[in-house]
Amino acid sequence: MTHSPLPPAAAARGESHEQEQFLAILSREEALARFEAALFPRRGTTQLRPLASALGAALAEDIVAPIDVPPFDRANVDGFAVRSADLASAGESLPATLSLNDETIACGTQPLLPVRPGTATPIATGGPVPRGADAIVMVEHTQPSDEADGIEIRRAANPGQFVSYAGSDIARGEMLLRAGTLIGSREIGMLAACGIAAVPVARRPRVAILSTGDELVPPGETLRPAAIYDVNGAIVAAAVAENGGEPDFLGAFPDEEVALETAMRDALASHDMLILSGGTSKGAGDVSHRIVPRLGSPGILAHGVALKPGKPLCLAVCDGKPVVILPGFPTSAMFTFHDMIAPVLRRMAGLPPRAEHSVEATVPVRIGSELGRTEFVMASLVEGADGLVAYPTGKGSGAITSFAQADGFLRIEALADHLPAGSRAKVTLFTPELRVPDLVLIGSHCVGLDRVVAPLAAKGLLVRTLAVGSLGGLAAARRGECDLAPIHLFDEKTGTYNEPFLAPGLELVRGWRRMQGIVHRPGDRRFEDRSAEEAVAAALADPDCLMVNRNQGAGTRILIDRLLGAARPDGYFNQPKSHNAVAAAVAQRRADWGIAIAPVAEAAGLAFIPLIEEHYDFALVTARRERPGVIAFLEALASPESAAALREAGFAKA
Ligand SMILES: Nc1nc2c(c(=O)[nH]1)N[C@H]1C(S)=C(S)[C@@H](COP(=O)(O)OP(=O)(O)OC[C@H]3O[C@@H](n4cnc5c(N)ncnc54)[C@H](O)[C@@H]3O)O[C@H]1N2
Ligand code: MOO
Repeated sequence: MTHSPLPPAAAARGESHEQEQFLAILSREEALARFEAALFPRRGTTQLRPLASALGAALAEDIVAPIDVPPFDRANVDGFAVRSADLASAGESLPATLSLNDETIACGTQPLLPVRPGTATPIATGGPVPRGADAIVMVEHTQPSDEADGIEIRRAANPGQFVSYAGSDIARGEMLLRAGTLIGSREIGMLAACGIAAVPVARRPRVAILSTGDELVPPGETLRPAAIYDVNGAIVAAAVAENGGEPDFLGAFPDEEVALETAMRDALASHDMLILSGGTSKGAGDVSHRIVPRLGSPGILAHGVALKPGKPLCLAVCDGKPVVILPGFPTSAMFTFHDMIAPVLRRMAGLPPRAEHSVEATVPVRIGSELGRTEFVMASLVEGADGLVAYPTGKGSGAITSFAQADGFLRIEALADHLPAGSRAKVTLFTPELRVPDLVLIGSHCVGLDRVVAPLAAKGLLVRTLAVGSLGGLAAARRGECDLAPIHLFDEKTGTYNEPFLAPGLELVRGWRRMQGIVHRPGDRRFEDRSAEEAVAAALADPDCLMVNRNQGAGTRILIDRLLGAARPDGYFNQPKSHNAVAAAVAQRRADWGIAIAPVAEAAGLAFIPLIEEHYDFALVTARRERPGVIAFLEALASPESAAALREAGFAKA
């Protein structure tokens, strides 16, 4: 990441600023058109692949059935092959008696004797129907007759009864599978039934994937300070495989031009496509886009697209091979991959374009948007009182969950600067079918909640929790967009939690309590062995002592302001939005104290001075009380198992 402006001293010396701007931002459509024009049409390579390894490949040619399936008229039941005409007048009081031919047709046995009028041949399920027979009678509908070698049948048989005729499943000459079909287990079954041992498939494009950035650590290793795990390597590799490519993840590389150029050249020589991520901005340390033009012509076709997320996307073609630099932010990388790269990869892999599925939904809140960029907003869908409601999952392009927890996305045109609350929008789904959640909780999130809903998920219920804060949750509950709103709101007037905030149509369901307190690093003498009041007094007395606050509107913030009175100590304006962020700031020495809940303090290895128990309850939408998901939740909440799980996680059941 090198968007760093020059330090003031360098600027004062008049040194030039190395940050180039995105000079030629293209529209999404123009960028895609240039990319595709430089790549297509192209000759794909076809290979004959044995059936056993054809799974996931795309058929390169139409396949016509070479034989009939079944290849002969086949018995569908265990019983006797008969002539239906012999049984035309058979009934309860008038049994037909047939004599048995001297053979038994097992599976794989070629019949030798015809079934002549007045006779029957024993046959197994799957056996070929003998000449003369036109129906099968189930063994349980027959009785041995008094005569030796004969059977009695007391019901008529329709012609063709329990017979599968040759070619009735697949007829010789029929179009079995079309070119472009993705081969799955069902397709493999059809091919095997026709005796086809190998199929022509488009050779999967081999895609080399590189992550770039000095800060990246592979999952599985220990994080060093200021480092993060490489997310893009894993998601791009998976998304390549999902779209017909053969991913080859080559690792994360530091922003070192010489080494990176060698890696990129080697990768391109041995693969059909190269995808990098990170460092696409035009900063001094962002080197990959400087290397791309040296790899072949025509080189870079688009660098900077009026798209959000995804502005810094870089698209290039080097001597016929696509080279792509995805933005570093994981949601930007994933979104641009799916929107702009997957269509090209699928075409190279011989796959048809992905079918687009969408639904109409109401947007419950105003969504701001950047003028001049087509903006795609990831959204989570829930069932409201009047149809689907699309909640933006937006935690920004840098958040992995923005994309991963969304059902789809909606589009805000480049010329709009926002989408008003209450708008109707088309939501393009990530999966062909939308599964609406069985239980929706919108409001404040608590790790205890995960424990309580865990058994519901294990029972197959789809539970969706959207963290929008207590007040956002109450608003959603009033609009009937959720079943329950988890809240923890302190009412100063009454000195109680939650109850005073309920609107008509909502009722309170008691949840649990969370001890809140001062968190500090163990061994900090300013706080050790003091009461909360003494600790705050000690913090205020030390000018070097830095606090971390909470956001306006948080229940914890009210508590902090009451503790501080008129004091505004250093760090007061550092106002993160969660208990975890407070604990991380103190643990990493970016602050010395703050207020968080006990389980979070414990998980971060911090010392804790208890202050007050916060009540975490649920505003239940009364009209939704009888829904199966709600009933299951209320049962789970009341169960001894959830009480035990909450205790174990550090919470006290209300
Ligand atoms: N002054 C400006 N700053 C930024 C601009 C801008 O126009 N002017 N654009 C922003 C936009 S939009 C995006 S998107 C990002 C993308 O920048 P880069 O593509 O150069 O990516 P980096 O700077 O390398 O990284 C951004 C971010 O993502 C993290 N990252 C990178 N690779 C990975 C990976 N493999 N796995 C997980 N996370 C990764 C990286 O650590 C950074 O946090 O720039 C904005 N800034
Ligand atoms: O384009 Mo960036 O992807 O806005 O976040």
